[in-house]
Amino acid sequence: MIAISHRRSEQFGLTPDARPDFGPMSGTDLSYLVEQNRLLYSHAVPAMETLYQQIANTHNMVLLTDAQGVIVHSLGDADFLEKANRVALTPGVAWSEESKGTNAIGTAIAERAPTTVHADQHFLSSNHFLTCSAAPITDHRGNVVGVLDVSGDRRSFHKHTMALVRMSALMIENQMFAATFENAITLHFHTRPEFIGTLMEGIASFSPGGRFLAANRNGLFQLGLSFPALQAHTFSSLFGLPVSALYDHYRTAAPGLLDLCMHNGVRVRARAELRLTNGVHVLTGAFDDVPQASLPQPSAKTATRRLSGLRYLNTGDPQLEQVIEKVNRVLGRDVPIMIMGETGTGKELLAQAIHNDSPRAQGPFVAVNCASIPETLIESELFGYEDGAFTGARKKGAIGKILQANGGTLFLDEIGDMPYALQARLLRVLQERMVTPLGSGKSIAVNVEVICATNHNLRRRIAEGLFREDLYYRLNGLVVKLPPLRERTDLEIVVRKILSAETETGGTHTISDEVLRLFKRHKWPGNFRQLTNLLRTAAIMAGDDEEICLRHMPDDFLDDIAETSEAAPASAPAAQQMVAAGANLEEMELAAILKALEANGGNVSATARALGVSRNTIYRKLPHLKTSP
Ligand SMILES: Nc1ncnc2c1ncn2[C@@H]1O[C@H](COP(=O)(O)OP(=O)(O)OP(=O)(O)O)[C@@H](O)[C@H]1O
Repeated sequence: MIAISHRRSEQFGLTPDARPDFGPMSGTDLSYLVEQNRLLYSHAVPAMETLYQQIANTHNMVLLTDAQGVIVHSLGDADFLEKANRVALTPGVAWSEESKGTNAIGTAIAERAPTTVHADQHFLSSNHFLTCSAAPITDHRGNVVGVLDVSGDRRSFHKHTMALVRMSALMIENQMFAATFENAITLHFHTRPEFIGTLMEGIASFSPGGRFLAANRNGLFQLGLSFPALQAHTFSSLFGLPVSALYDHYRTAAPGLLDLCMHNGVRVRARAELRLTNGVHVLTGAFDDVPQASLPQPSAKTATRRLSGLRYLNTGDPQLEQVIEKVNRVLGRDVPIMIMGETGTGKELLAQAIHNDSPRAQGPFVAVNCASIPETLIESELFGYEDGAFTGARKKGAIGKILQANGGTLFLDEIGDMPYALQARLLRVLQERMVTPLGSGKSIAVNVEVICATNHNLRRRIAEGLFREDLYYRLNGLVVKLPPLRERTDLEIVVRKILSAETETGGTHTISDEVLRLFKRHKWPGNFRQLTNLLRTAAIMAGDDEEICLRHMPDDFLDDIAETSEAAPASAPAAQQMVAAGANLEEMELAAILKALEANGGNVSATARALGVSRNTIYRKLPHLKTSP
C-alpha cells in the first residue's frame, strides 16, 4: 500500500525533498470549513477529547480532517505542537496525498481504509520524524466525510494507537448515524445481546412504515448486504416481521430485548428506538427471561406470533371489544374457550393472542385444522404413534400434536369436522389429561389448554348426530363470536393496520376515500383473509403511487362489487338503496357504471352508449379498464 502511495505521490509531481506551500487558511475560511462540516465536527470533538485523554503526555496529537484531508480541529501536547507547527499539522492545512504525498491522513482517504504511516514511509523527508495512524469516518451512505488521526513523534509509536483511532472513528460514525434520522425507527442489534449499546452493535434505521433507510458499518456487515442492495429492503423483508410488531412490542408492559431472525437465517437480539417528532421512545423486547437454549429456534413466523396479544387485536370495534373483555376475564382460569366465526374472521389469530396473554405464553401454541387433515390421518396427527404402529413407510413413530402442545395451548380449528369416533378419544384426553399414542400401551401425562373454533352450528351437528354432546359441553366453557368484516366499524383502522403490517411495501401506501367507501359496502365473504390478499395485490399494483385508488384494485374485486349491486332486490331502485345506505353521488355513479359494464359483458363502448356518456368518461371513472388486457 505504501509503495503504491509513493507512486501516486510522484504522479502528483511531488519529490521527497519538496517543501510544499504550508500556508494555513485565514480564520474566516477556517470558520467556514467548520460550518460546512458541522455534523462531523460536533460529534467528533467530544470523541477527540476522550481519545486525547488516553494518549496525553505521549508526544502525540489528535487531528480531525474533512473529506479532502484539510485539518478542521486539533488537540495535542504542547511540546509536540511546536514541532507539528513546523510541518503544518495545524487547522486549515491540507494533508491529502496530492499536497503532502504519502501520509496517514491522505493515504487513508485514497485507500478508504485505516492506515498507519511510520517515519520514512512518509513521502516527504520533512515528515520522517512523524508516526501517524488515521481512520476514515464514513456517513450512513458509506461516503468518507472525514478522517480521525493521531500523529506523534516517531519514537512515541505504540502499536495500540491504531486500534484506539479506529474505535474512536466508529464511535463518531455511530453518533452521527443516530443523529441523522429524525422520523425513524432505529434498531440496535447484535447476535450477542451484551454487544448491544457498544461499538460493535449493528444499527439500522427504517422509516415509520418500515422502509430501509440506512445502516452503520457493523449493521451492513451483519446484514451481509451492501447499502445499494439494502435500499430495496424493508424491515419486514430483512427481519421477517411486519414493522407493526415493533410497535406492538413496544406497547407491552415490561419489554426486554427483541429476538429477531434476519433474512439470512441468523438470529439477533435487538433494541429499537422510535424517534418521532413528538419525542424518543425506547422499544425493547420481552423475551430476556426466556431461557433461549430451552426454546426451539424461532422462525420469523413464531417471532411474529409472540408479539401479538389481545390488546393489539382491539382496534375499536364494539363487538370485538366485548369478545376481548370476556376472554380477558377467563384467562388462566382453565375455562375452555370456543371461538365461533365465519372463515377468515381471525379465529386463529384470536386463539394465538389468548395464548400469548395467558400464563402459558412461554409454552408452545399448536394449531390443528381438523377440516384440512384427511380423516384417516387425524388420529395419528393428534395422538401420535409409536414405532411399529404402521407397516410400510411411516414406521418411525411420531409425537402427536397434543403432546407437542404440552405445557401450552392446543388450538383445534374447525372442531365440528372432527370425526365422530375420535371425539370420544379427545374427550378422554381432556378429562384424564393422558394421551395414548397409536400402537402404544403406555399413556403419557399431558397438560394442555384447548381452544376450539368452528364455523358450524354445533348444536345442529349434535342434533344430526355428528357431534358428541358431552364433548360439546367439555369445550364450550366460554363461547365468543367474532364479527364478520362487513359488520366491523373499525374497517378504516384495520385497513391501515394491514397495509403497514402485511404488505411488502411496509405501510408506505394510503388508501383513497373512494376505495374505502367501496370497502365499507363490500360483503367480504372471505373476511380478513380476502382483505389482506386484496391489499397486498393493490399495494404492488400501486408501486410508487402513494395512494391506492380504484385503478389499483384487481378486476375480480370490481366484478364482485358490480355483482353485489346487480343482486340487490329489484323492488327498490338501486339509487334509492344506495342513498339509504349513505352512498354519495360519486359512488352511485360508479356503481351504475359497474352495473352497466356487467350488463354489457365488459364492453366499454356498449356501456357508454347505454349510459349516454362518452367512452372517455368511463375510462376516466375506471382508469384500470384502459390497462386491462
Ligand atoms: N384483526 C386482524 N387484523 C389483521 N389481519 C387479520 C385480523 N384477523 C385475521 N387477520 C388475517 O386474516 C387471515 C385469516 O385469519 P385466521 O386464520 O386467524 O382466520 P380464521 O377465522 O381462523 O380462518 P379459518 O376459519 O378459515 O381457519 C390471516 O392472514 C390473518 O393474519
